[in-house]
Amino acid sequence: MLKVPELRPQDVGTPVPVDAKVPVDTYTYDYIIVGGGTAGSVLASRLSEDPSVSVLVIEQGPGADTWASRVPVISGNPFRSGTLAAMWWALPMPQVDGRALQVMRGEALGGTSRINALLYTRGVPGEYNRWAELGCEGWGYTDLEPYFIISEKTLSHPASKFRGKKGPWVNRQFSTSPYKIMKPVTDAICGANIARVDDLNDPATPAAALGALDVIIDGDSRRTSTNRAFLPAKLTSDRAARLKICTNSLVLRLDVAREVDGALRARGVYFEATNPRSAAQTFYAQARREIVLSAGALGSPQILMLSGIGPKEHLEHKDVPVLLDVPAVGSYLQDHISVPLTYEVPLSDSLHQLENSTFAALKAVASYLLAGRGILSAPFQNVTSLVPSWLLDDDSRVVAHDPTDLDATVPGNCPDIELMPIANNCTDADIPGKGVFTLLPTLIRPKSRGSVRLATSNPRGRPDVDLGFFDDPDDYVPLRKGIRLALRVAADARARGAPLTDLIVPESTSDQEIDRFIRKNLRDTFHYTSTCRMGSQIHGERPSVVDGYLRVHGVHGLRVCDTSVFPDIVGAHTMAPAVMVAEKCADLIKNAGKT
Ligand SMILES: Cc1cc2nc3c(=O)[nH]c(=O)nc-3n(C[C@H](O)[C@H](O)[C@H](O)COP(=O)(O)OP(=O)(O)OC[C@H]3O[C@@H](n4cnc5c(N)ncnc54)[C@H](O)[C@@H]3O)c2cc1C
Repeated sequence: MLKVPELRPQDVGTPVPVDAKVPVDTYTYDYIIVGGGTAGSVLASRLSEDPSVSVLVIEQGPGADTWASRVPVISGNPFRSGTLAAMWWALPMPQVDGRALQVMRGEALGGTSRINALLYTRGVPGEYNRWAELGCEGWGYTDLEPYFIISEKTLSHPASKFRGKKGPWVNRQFSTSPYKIMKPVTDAICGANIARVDDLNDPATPAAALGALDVIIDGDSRRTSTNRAFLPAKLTSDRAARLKICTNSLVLRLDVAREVDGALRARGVYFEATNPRSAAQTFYAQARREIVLSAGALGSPQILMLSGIGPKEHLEHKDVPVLLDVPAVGSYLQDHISVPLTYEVPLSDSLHQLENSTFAALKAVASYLLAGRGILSAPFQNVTSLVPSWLLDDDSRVVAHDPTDLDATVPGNCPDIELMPIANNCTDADIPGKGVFTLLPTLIRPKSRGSVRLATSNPRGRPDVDLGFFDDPDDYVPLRKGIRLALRVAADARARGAPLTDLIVPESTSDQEIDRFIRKNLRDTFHYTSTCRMGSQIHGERPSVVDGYLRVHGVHGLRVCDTSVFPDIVGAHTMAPAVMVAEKCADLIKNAGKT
C-alpha cells in the first residue's frame, strides 16, 4: 500500500554549522513551509502542482494515520490515548476570577484538522466584507468565495452554485441525528423565531438561522483532514522528487539576514528532530524563493519572535536579539468564548452511552464496521444556530424590525452568538453514569483580545498564551443574551417533550448571576486567530504583521498562511476559513511578479 513518504531532518537539511563543501542544492528548495497543518497541507499541495518548483514542508508531528484517527467520533476526542492533540495551560485571567484554561492544537501532518470536531463552516459574507472594510483589499466575500469553492467537494449540496463539487476536500451533512432529543431541541430553537435553512454556508443565509452542519466526513464515513484530502499517498509519491515532507521535526527559528541594501530577507530555517532524544544535531535548509509560516495562530508568532521579529521590549526582556520591531506579532489574539449549560438526559440521547453501556458500544462499533453508520460515523453535533444578539427581545425571541436587519452580507448584521446543541458533556466536570447533553451559547464576535508571548527563548518551550477573555467587559452583554436564549430553548424543548434535567445551569436569570455563571464556566473554543494579523502598516493606528499578500512587513521572502493572519476573528469555526486562506496564498505566490 502506498504511504506518504516521511523524511527526517538529515534527509532534507544539512548539519549546522553548515559545511561550505556541501553542495548548496542538496538543502535548497524554492519554498519552505513551516508547519504542515490545516493550511500548510493545502499550500504544499497547491505549490507543488507546478512541476518546476521544489517544496519542503517541515512538520513537528507525525504523518501517518491510524484507523482510530479517521473514525469521526474517536478522532475528535482529544483526551483518548494516542491522540495527536497537544494541550497546555494558558495564563490565569484575573478578570475572570483567575480562571486558567487549556489551549489545544493538533500536532501532526494535517494539524488541527486531524483532531477537531469536523465542522465545515465558512461564516456569513459580512465577516469577510468586514475584513475588506478594515482595509484588506482583495479579502471581501466575493473575492474569497472562489477559494472556498475550489477546495471542497460537497456531497450534500450538488445543486448549489456556491458550493464546490470538484475539490479534493469532501464534506457532507448529517440531516438526521442519532439522538431523538435533537428534534424537540431544534424545534425549540425555531420557536425563538430562528429560521431553519438547508445550507448554512449559502451566502444568502439570513443572519439568524438554524441548520444542519457540513462536516469533513467522506462517503465511507472517515474523517477527511487536510493532509488526507490535499496530500494523499498517491499524490505525494508521484511528486516525491519535488515535494519533500519532513515530519517529527521542530523548526527552531528562521535565518533572517540583512542584505547589502539594508533590507531583511528570510533565507532559511533551523530545525531538529522533535523528540529531544534524537535531537543531538541541528539542521539547516535554505529557501531559493520564499519561506511560509503555517504553524498556526500559536506557533507562527512564536517562531517569528524566536527569530527576532516581534515586539521589541518583549524580545529584549527574553534576551532575543531584535531584528525588527513588529508590535503586532503575537498581539490581538482572539478566540470564541463559550459557556456550556449542562443537562442530564437518558443515556440513549447522549454520546455517553458508549462509556456506560457495553451493548451500546458494541452496537456502535459493529454498525460502523459493517455499514459505516451509527454513532461513531457521525459528529457529536449535527446542527447549529446563529443569532445577532441585539435582535433578541426580552422573551429571547428574534425580532427583526426590518428584513434588511437579517442581511448577513452587511458586516454590522453578522451574528454574534452561536447556540449549538451537543449530545455530550462539554465541561471538565466528571459526571459518571449519566447521559449528558449541552446547550452551548458561544460569543463569536468577541471584542476582548489576548496575546501569545515567549515564555522562554528555548524553542522547545510552549509559548505563554493569555486568552484575554473579558478584558473588554462589553462582551458580557451579548453572552448574557445568548445564555438567556439557551434557557428559553431548554424550557421550550421540555414543553415539547425533551427529557432535560438541570445539572449545571445558572440559578437565576439576573445579570449578576449570569455573569457569575459565565466566569465560573467559560471555555475557550480553540478558534485562535489574528496573532499575525493582516493590515497595511507595522505601526500606526492598526498595527499588523502581514500585508494583503500575506508578506511579513519589512522582511523579504517571508509570508504567513494560517488563522493567525485573520485581520479579525470570523463568526465561524475556523478550519474552512484557514483552508480558504491557504488556497488564496497559493494563488498569490503563483502569481507573484506577474502583475
Ligand atoms: C479540539 C478542537 C476542535 C475544533 N473543532 C473545529 C471544528 O469542528 N471546525 C472548525 O472549523 N474548526 C475547529 N477547530 C479550529 C480549527 O481546527 C483550527 O482553527 C484550524 O484547523 C487551524 O488551522 P491552522 O492551519 O491555522 O493551524 P494548525 O492546523 O494547528 O497547523 C499548525 C501546524 O504547525 C505545526 N507547528 C507548529 N509549530 C511548529 C514548529 N515550530 N515546527 C514545526 N511544525 C510546527 C503544528 O504541529 C501544526 O501541525 C477546533 C480546534 C480544536 C483544537
